[in-house]
Parts: sequence; structure tokens; C-alpha cells
Amino acid sequence: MHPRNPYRIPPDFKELALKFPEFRKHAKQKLSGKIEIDFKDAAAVRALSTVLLKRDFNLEVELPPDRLVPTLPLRLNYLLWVEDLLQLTKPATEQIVHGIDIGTGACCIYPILAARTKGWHFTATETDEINYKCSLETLERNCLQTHVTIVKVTAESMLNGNIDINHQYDFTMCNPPFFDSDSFGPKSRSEKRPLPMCPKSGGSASATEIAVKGGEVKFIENLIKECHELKSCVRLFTTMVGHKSSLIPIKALLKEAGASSWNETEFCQGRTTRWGLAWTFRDNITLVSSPQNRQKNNGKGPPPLNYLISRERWSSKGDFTVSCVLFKSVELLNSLKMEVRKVKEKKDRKAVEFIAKENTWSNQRRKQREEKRVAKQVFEEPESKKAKVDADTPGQKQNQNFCLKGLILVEETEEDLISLKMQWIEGGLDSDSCSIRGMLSSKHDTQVYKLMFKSWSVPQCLGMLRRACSLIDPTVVELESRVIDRNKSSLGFQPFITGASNWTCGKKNFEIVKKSEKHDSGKNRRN
Ligand SMILES: C[S@@+](CC[C@H](N)C(=O)[O-])C[C@H]1O[C@@H](n2cnc3c(N)ncnc32)[C@H](O)[C@@H]1O
Repeated sequence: MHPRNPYRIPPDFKELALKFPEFRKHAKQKLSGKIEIDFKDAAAVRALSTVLLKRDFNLEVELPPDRLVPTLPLRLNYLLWVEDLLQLTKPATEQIVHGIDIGTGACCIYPILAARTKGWHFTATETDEINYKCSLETLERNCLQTHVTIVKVTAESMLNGNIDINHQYDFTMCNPPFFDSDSFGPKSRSEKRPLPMCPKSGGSASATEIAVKGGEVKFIENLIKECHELKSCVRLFTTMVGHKSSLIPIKALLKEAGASSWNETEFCQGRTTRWGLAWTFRDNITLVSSPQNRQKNNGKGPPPLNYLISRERWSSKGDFTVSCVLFKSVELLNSLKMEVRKVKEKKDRKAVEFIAKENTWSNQRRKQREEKRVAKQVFEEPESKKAKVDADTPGQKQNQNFCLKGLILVEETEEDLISLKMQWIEGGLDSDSCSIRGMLSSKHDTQVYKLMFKSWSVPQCLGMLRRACSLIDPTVVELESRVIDRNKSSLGFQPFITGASNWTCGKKNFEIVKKSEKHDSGKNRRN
């Protein structure tokens, strides 16, 4: 998720169910007391988006039952990326932002979010009569007609004839129909899932919203064909891409059309990944990656680490409560000299953000040796030499600008389990920070964790977070995580059952070893 996306901390369904009866109808309580919704049920997802828009953005929206429901984390990821691109490409002297949204949908989701939160102006187009009318109503209901204009268009044109060519627009955005209408929908009773992919969840979208002849590649090709002509009135063109396989043909089309530069990103939210492509035909603009993406691994950062802590194994550590688990975690972060800030306070759900200004966790053993040596010198060496020793302490100079931000979220899941989630937010991905070989050597009781990265550089924070967790290891019964090698395929390791211990997960570039006294090896080996 984008670091500024407010849904990095998922919404509290219990709170929503208590506050909004329209959401409560769809909320289900698990035996543990946890509130959930069925994400395959379009009505439940519709209720969720509607109440979040109301609660978090003061937007009143009525979504029609037979149209696509916009999910907010993805929509915000796209808007925030556009905002990053504008920061890099729009002259600071230009105050007003004016964008174009192609295919705005049933509630013109991008324009209303951007108008409400950023004061941006939009021209939005739509072919579908129901979506067009609903979007107009949405604008009226929220008094946003001053900022957003909706144009009813025909499917033949993407931009030509739909916008004012004498006006200057900062960008276009588009969430195109991803699927190819020729291969969409079951062909026979026996064929459940046609090729190419159709949406996994039920959804309520109409066929014309999500499928088009030729699929998204053809749709975006049509857009690219029109862009060149419009380069003087549009600074940046962007689109979302639904299938990774579409990126290569689309980039080839951009090259062919003479785009002067382009940039891509990944939008990750939960289990869904989408992509963003931005391009320009203006020679004076170079589309470098957004600050977030300039860091390694495409801005995605390491995936969250999820730990389940059992009552049984926590017993020696104090009260088995969310507060106590968070307190212990904060103690660890403090011992690593991190700044800690509370971001969420509830009895059963607490979160803190942490910021590391320097790398305090690398080379722990070397540092301890160094400390001992310095301590010894305090007694043995003259003053002049002591000063030199202090100045030469390794690892300090290179970390002056190091900054890593992350989030720890602790919540009750079931009666005897508390989940601890650690999430990367930003930073800590530069090459200095990635020298993490051996960083994770941490002892606790009889367990030794060792994480070694050979030529593959993994964001340092992953190691730091894992180290912090390994310190409270006796409580960890299950660890679920995934590491993705950006250049190759997934190097999954999931889940680790700590009880099994002493396992190795080996790959050419990556090795993770966990040792413990009495267990057999290779039980959890995955290649
Ligand atoms: C996948 S939906 C996206 C809706 C909305 N932007 C969102 O993100 O939720 C695609 C939308 O584009 C509209 N559409 C399809 N072809 C279009 C075209 N040529 N011009 C404008 N809108 C189009 C569809 O009716 C549909 O509402």
C-alpha cells in the first residue's frame, strides 16, 4: 500500500457495524467475536465502500446494485501515485490541478475522492447511462459540481471530442475494462471459469464495465493512439492495468507511438495487485519513478509479517492482553533506539508506528565486541586514543541519514490468540541499508535465528522486524510470511511453524535457517 494510504491500517469492522446499521446487516461475528464480511458478496462490499466514504471522506454515495463497486484502498493507491507523479512533473507555481478520468463509473470515485481530499478539478467521461446518471447525482449530493464535470461519451472515442483542447490538463487516469468480451462469461454449463481470467469474486459489475472487445490492451491502445495529438493540452497520461501480462504489449505500443518517457508502478492491496502506467509525449518531462518507487523493489516493500501469539506460550511474560504484547514490542523497539508513536488505541486493537533514524540492529555481535573493547580501553588507554576509538566506531557514519518507518498492529483474533502484524511503510531500502548479511543473529532461550542473504538484497526492515519478533519468539506459534524475489518468481516460505524448528529454506540467492535444539531438519523445506 502507498505510505499515505489511510487503509494501511485496515478498518475496524466492529466499529463500523456498531456505527452503521447498513453495514451491520452484512457483518458476521465469528466464534472468537471477530467481525467479518464476505468479500465475495457484492452487497457487503458495496456497504463497506459506502460507509467508509461517509465516515472517512464525508462523501454520501449511493451505488446501484448492478454496477461495479469501487474498493477504496486500490482507488486511493492510484490517486496517491498520480499525486507523487505531479509533484515531480508539475511546476510548483501552478496551483490548480485538473485531471481527466476516462470511464468514471457509478459514483465517479476518483474525482470525488480527489476533489474532497485535495481540491482537484476533474473532467470525467462515461459511456454507460446508469453510471453517468448516478455519477451526476453523486456530485449533486456532495456539492462537488464546482470541481467535477461529467461528460456522456460514446465508446468510439477515448478523449477526442470529449475534452476542451484549449484547456491545460495535468493528467488523465483510467481504470479500463480489464477483460476481453470475446472470451468473457461461461461458454457452457460445464465450463466454470473461462479463459482468459474473469473476476474471482462474485462482484456486481455489468459486462460493459469490466469487459471490452480486445480487453484492456486494445482499450489502452485506442487511448495511446489519441494521446499524441493531445500532447499540447495534456501533460501526463496514466492508466491502471489489470493483468501483468498486458504491461509488455502496452509498453511496446507506447514506444511505437513515440512517448518520450514512461513509468510503471504496482498497486498492492491485500491479495489484489494491479499496475499503473504513466507516459508523456513532452520532451521536457522525464518520468522518473515516484519517490516511493525509487527505492528498491518497486515501492512495494517487504510483505507484512504476521505472527500469532498463543496464551499458553505467553504465560511467562505477563498478562495475555493486546496492551501487554504491544508494550513488550515497544520495549524492543525502544531498545533498538527507535521512535515510537501511537496511531490506534482500542482495547482489543492497538498500533504503533516506529521510525529508525539509524541502523541499530546490524552487526550486533561486532558491536558488542566493539563496546567491550571500548570499555576496556576506558581503563587502559590514554585520552587521545579513546577519542580515536569513538570516532572510528564502525557503521555509524554510513547510517547518518538512514530512516525506516514501519507499523506494528496488535489485535485479538481468537480467544487464545493475539496477532502481531509488522508492516513496512517507507524507507530503509537503499543499498547501504541492504547490507544485512548476518544481521538477524539473535539469541533467545535455546533458539537461534539466522537469516542470511547472499547476492539477493532484501530490504533491511524485513530483517529488523523479524529480529524484533524473534526476541519474543517463545510466544510465537505460527509465522506466516512471503518473500518475493522481484527478478524471478516467488520464493515463498509460508507458513513457518516454529514448533517444527531447524529448517532450511534454500534458493540460489536466498537462505533462511532457523536452529533449535531438538528438532529434525528439512521438515519445512520449500524450494
Ligand atoms: C472498470 S470500470 C471503472 C469505473 C471507475 N472508474 C472505478 O474505478 O471504479 C470502467 C468504466 O469505463 C466505462 N467505459 C467503457 N468504455 C468507455 C469509453 N470509451 N469512454 C468512457 N468510459 C468508458 C464503463 O462504462 C465503466 O464504467
